[in-house]
Amino acid sequence: MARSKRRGPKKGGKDEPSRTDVIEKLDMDNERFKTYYQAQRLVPEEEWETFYDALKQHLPTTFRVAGSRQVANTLNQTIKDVHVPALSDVIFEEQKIPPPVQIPWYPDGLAWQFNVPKKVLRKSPEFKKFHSFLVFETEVGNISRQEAVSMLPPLFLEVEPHHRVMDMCAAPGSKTAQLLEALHAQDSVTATSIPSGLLIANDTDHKRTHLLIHQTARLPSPALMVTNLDASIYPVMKIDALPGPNGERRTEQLLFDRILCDVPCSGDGTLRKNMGIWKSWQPMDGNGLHGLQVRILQRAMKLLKPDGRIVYSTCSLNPVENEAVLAEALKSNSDFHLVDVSSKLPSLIRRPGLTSWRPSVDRSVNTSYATYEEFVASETAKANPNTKLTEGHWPPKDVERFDLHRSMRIYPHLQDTGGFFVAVLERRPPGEQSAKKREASESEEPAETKKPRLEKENVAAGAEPVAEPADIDVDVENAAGDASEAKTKETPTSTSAAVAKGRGSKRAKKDKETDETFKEHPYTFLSPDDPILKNCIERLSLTSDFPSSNILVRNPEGEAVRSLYLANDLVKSVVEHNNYTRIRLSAAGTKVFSKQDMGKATVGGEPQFRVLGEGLPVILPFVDPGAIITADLETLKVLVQSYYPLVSSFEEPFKSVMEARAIGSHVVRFPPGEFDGAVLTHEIVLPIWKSNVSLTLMMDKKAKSALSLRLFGADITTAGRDVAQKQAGAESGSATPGLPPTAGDEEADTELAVVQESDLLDAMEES
Ligand SMILES: C[S@@+](CC[C@H](N)C(=O)[O-])C[C@H]1O[C@@H](n2cnc3c(N)ncnc32)[C@H](O)[C@@H]1O
Repeated sequence: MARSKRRGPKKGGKDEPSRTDVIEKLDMDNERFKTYYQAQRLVPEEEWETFYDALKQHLPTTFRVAGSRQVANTLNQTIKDVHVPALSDVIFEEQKIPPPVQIPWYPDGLAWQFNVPKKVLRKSPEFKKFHSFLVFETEVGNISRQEAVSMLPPLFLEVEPHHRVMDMCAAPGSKTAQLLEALHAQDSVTATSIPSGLLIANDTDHKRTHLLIHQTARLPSPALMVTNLDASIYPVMKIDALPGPNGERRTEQLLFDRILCDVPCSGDGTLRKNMGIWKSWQPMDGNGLHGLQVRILQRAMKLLKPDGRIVYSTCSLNPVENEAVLAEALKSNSDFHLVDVSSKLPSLIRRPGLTSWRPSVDRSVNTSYATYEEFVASETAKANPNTKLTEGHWPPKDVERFDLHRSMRIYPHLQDTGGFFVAVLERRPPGEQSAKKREASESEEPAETKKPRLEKENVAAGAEPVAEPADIDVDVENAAGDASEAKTKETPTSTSAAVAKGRGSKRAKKDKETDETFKEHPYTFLSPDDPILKNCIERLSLTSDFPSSNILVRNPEGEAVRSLYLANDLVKSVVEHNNYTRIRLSAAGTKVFSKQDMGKATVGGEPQFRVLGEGLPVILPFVDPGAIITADLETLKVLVQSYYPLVSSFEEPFKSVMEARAIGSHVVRFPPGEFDGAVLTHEIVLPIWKSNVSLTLMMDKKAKSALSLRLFGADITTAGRDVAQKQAGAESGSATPGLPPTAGDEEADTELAVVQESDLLDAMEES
């Protein structure tokens, strides 16, 4: 993560010529950066200027067509067939503006880039329209605005739907979204699958964890959990194991098939975007983060299955945060190796990882030493020795052993991207492990010949603060055990024997189990006989294979008060066997039903729950096909256009079908078709709510606007018309009289989604 916030120049007035460019260019220089990286020989000498110059260029806007494969391919086709042709002949201020192009290495052409000034996005009608399309589709999760290089780590992780996946430093969640998509590779256009695997997205920053939850809500998944822990001491979690010989319930440690370590870093690979780094860059940031980065990677190694895979990545160019971290972690786990992935994504231009580097021991890059021993020798004589660097900051003597060249460096001048680092690590297959371990321990220096560390490594001034809970100690490390750790026979939620080992007191045991600083509510499973749950199942005609024992609620009483969530079996197992405060569980499963405010209308006095727009794809495979109403595109247009159209205002046969239906939640499918120039190319299925006399399309306002743009070429929703009216009023300088409300709109929600142009532009900025 780039720690420097975007400190770009202040924007000038509306049509002011960009004086800011002058300031930007002058600011884009840093002697320390040059001295340090030239010494590292990042690129051949003759390439330095090209590399350095590329860092000063505006970064193209890149985005990825997200969502399940089928949905993404359909939307991608629209970009290719509709938007690109419309943008192919744009002339702005006498200059030809190039249309978006596909990023060559991204699979299935689902990632795009374009490089046009904001002015063009604001003023060219063609780009303005494209921009609105992007913003609305981003809002509903169909498009992810993400830096091209940041899309790489999940591609190298190769996640499949049955995998148990951990994203150790996940917020704000752009890579988590990609991992989720891979887990959901079997989703169809209308229905979400329930993968047998699991994704735990974790971040130590509580606020950012909630940003992550918000982001992932766009890709509802019963296989997702979010935790808020320090990844370097991530605790052991327990899940159900196969029953014992006498049928007794047993648990085992949850180990992962895939782990992403997209660790906190100094972020100088993002210089093209985060221009504040030009001024602040100094090598001690990277030096200070090295220790945490190593600990996170080592922790991932402990949590990985024997045949699992880890991807380690940073947006930093600094070898101390990259190759040095890999070497240190590989040294301590000799059954791991770096994987040669040179044949994957052949169109991606990359450079091999470095095998030599020279850390700087001061912020001005005045002093560096070729070896740690030289550094120690020079420091021990001093009254105040520098204690900030460890042996691991330097290349190991037997550097060849680690195949560091197999890691990948992505530089800005190679393919007009940001700078990035990615490495793929795997455990050696079990048969190979013992031989390699022997080999490694033979080549390791005997303990007594090792030079002592000067002192416990510190985090350098200015580096990311590392919160270490009081209980970080070897117990946690032991608790992870080996990947081959035996199954333990335990009762649900009992303390892990390994964690408690050596602590002795009940108090210590309790401390390990409960984190009283964690204030969020627990998740509790509802009984399949819960009357509210049964009511939801009956009213929506859910089939008997609906996983009714996997429905969670989130409140201290464990009652169906407001929302019901669906989890898959693995998520259920984790929730059941682990204390939710110890694992700081911030989210589990996906919300599928929500209580509907009925106003004055009631149905037998019972609270009514409705299926949510985002929950419907998860529920749909279980809805009895006979209960699904079919309607055409004309009906959909009426539902999109107004908030509460009267049932009587629809055409037959839909009108009679709806009149015969009970008040409550219903599911409507719209097969492909055409109406009034609009074309629906693939089936969509949406939830509606029937009140006494009117219907409501139960979709978020922004999702409705995105659907409207996609189908009807304009935002015809009440909110969209309102915005258009306001804009027209602003342009003519007078208040424009409002359009007459569509039937039923008198009751419309007053809190309209007013999307201003500036919002559109800002919403495109990556979080
Ligand atoms: C590079 S960013 C992650 C970006 C994210 N993977 C994405 O693609 O959106 C690094 C993240 O690590 C988190 N972090 C920092 N220290 C951590 C720790 N000890 N454990 C877990 N997360 C940590 C930060 O809060 C930050 O969100």
